[in-house]
Amino acid sequence: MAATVNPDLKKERENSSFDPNKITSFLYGGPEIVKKKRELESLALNDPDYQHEDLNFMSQEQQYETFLKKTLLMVTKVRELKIDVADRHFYRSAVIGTNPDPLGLHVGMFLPTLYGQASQEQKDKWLKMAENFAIIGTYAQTEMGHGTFLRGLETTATYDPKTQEFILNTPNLTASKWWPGGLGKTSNYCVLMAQLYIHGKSYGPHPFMVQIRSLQDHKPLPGVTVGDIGPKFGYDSIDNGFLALNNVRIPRENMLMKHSKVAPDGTYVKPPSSKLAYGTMVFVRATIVNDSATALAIATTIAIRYSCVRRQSEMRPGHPEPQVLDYVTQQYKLFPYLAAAYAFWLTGQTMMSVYTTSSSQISKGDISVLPELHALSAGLKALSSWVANVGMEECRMACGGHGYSHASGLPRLYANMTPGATYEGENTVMMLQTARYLMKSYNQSLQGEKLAGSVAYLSGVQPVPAAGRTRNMLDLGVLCDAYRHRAARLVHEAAVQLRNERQAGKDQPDAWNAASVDLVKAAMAHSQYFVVKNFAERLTDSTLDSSISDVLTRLCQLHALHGLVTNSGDFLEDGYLTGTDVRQARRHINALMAKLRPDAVALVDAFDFPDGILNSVLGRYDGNVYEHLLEWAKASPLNKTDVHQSYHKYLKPFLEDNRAKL
Ligand SMILES: CCCCCCC/C=C/C(=O)SCCNC(=O)CCNC(=O)[C@H](O)C(C)(C)COP(=O)(O)OP(=O)(O)OC[C@H]1O[C@@H](n2cnc3c(N)ncnc32)[C@H](O)[C@@H]1OP(=O)(O)O
Ligand SMILES: Cc1cc2nc3c(=O)[nH]c(=O)nc-3n(C[C@H](O)[C@H](O)[C@H](O)COP(=O)(O)OP(=O)(O)OC[C@H]3O[C@@H](n4cnc5c(N)ncnc54)[C@H](O)[C@@H]3O)c2cc1C
Repeated sequence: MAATVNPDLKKERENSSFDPNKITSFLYGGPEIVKKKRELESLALNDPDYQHEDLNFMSQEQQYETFLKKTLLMVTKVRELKIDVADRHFYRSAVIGTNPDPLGLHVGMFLPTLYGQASQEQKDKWLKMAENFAIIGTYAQTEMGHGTFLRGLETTATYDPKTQEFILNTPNLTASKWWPGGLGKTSNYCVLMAQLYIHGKSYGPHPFMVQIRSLQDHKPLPGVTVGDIGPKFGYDSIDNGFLALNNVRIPRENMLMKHSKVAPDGTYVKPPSSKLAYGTMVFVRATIVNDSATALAIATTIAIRYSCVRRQSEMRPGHPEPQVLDYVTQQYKLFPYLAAAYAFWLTGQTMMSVYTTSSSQISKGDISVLPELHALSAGLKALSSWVANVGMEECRMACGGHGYSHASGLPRLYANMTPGATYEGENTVMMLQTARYLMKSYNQSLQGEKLAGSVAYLSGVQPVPAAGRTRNMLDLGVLCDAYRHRAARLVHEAAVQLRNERQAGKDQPDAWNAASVDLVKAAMAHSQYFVVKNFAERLTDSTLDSSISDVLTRLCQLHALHGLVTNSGDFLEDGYLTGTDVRQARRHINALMAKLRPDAVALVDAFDFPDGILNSVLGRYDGNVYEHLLEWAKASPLNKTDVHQSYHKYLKPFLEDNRAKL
């Protein structure tokens, strides 16, 4: 095995224009945090207790078992090592990589739901147990028949004032809970979303704390049917489950009552907004923007490093084969996603800070920020996870044949990250939620109201194109203006279409459906404007080292220009940009890619993923791809013996029979 770094990668690192550590610091929030991150990662990655066979060589059952063992051990070690709550994610991602784990929903949704939906009394009762993993819970909302349409959930929680209990039922097959992570085999509790009924009246979906398995022998409690939903496209290290309930009784106190309440006599106390019950989803949507950035950062790290090691074809007859990253078409496949990884990384940080500020306002009783928070998180979740999906697959294909092997790490990355486009709100549905808010805001602006927050720009909607003039298409101000104009125009166009459909005689739901392609387009444009503007604003940070602000500016320009060229019709349609502008933009993209080429490896190194998290033979830091490809293949179960036992069972008699017939 080669101990040195591949010479091509070594040269790339020597030739870069900046020190990647400076960008790492910028991305993670300072050198101290990076130091902590590296310490924790190294602790986890070098811990022999976490080592196991490659997941790609395991069955679904083995993957679940391995991950259960590993995550339980992790919980114990985090406690022993006294790792700060704020730093735990560094340790955790080194232990599990990008694989989901059976406690993921406990930490990611069950606990946040208790924090956000339980009254103080309920927190006192359950939080200590949940935080210390004395009980394990999940978030059980989606049903076999309904995921998107929450108001259509069929699970019922019927209040019985005589016993002061709720009676829980999944009244038919399609009402069975289906998908919740960790529900199948791991959890003994769940937060159950069910339709609240009191005295025969429905009050809509509410969260309930429900014990589903015995704390003694882990068997399902009476009236509970629970199990795993079987192998999936990915996510095999976690037990997504089903759950059916038949007249299961829980005490009145088990309805999570921070926002709405049911008194012993059945009196219902309304929450300030019924949507407060959806709070955990909004939180997770905000985190999906970060996940999408991570997915793209990992995928581009693998593909860009490999593209420097991989040499193929002859650019000039008789000359050495070039690194495939020198093909401009290869750069055009990868660099826009590298830029997108940076763009979403920074957007994710902003989204989390908007989330934190808004939640603190909400907890003080100011729910006016809820619609903006919902619309922004829904749109950014959808945009980022869609781009990540396409980007991960582009990176895989850019690795040629080896990209198709699990050795590349890309198929597993894709399978584990692609559901971000579906869970926590299917992306089209989320974009339509953003569009709803845009339509409302736009109409308010037409009535002279001043808008605030991410939609403030709609107040100045100018359907009339700006006068034609020559623009510097590299100027970030010009680019932000163009994105703003496009978003405002598409919001206006969608509103006009909606109005026209109404005027043509359609009722509101039909008009909405008829205009929905344009509505999604408007929401997409709004979200893209937010991302571009946010990237540009982060570059105005006066503390940014000039050696890195140059290269980050190029990435920002590339991100904005690539989106502009890809969607050029939107910018050209009303004459806001001219053909000359778009031609100029295309030329700038080529020039930017040439400038970014020497820094490409340093830019992915700056994401600072250790090999243990990348989990990719192609993306290794040392670039020693080929020897490790062979080593990896040799570890495959099929290679445990030179002659596989199936030879004796099937192949031998088959061949012998055929030979005998000659
Ligand atoms: C790190 C953790 C681990 C990660 C792994 C994650 C594993 C995955 C877990 C899950 O997937 S959990 C299940 C997630 N499920 C969903 O996300 C369901 C998606 N559906 C919905 O959110 C809603 O039903 C909907 C589609 C948004 C609502 O549609 P509808 O319009 O029918 O809703 P109403 O309920 O009537 O809404 C009326 C009104 O309220 C607004 N609104 C809706 N949701 C919210 C919200 N969360 N916050 C604030 N406001 C909300 C909606 O836009 C309407 O507004 P108006 O237009 O009337 O003003
Ligand atoms: C890996 C994974 C993990 C999950 N984990 C959990 C979990 O822990 N807990 C949990 O409760 N759930 C979980 N889910 C479920 C998930 O939240 C839902 O699958 C998701 O919300 C989408 O809902 P759906 O399946 O009903 O899709 P559907 O709504 O059936 O979507 C099907 C199609 O219909 C379209 N569509 C639906 N409604 C509309 C509309 N109004 N307008 C236009 N188009 C529409 C969609 O765009 C989509 O193209 C998980 C799912 C996956 C894949």
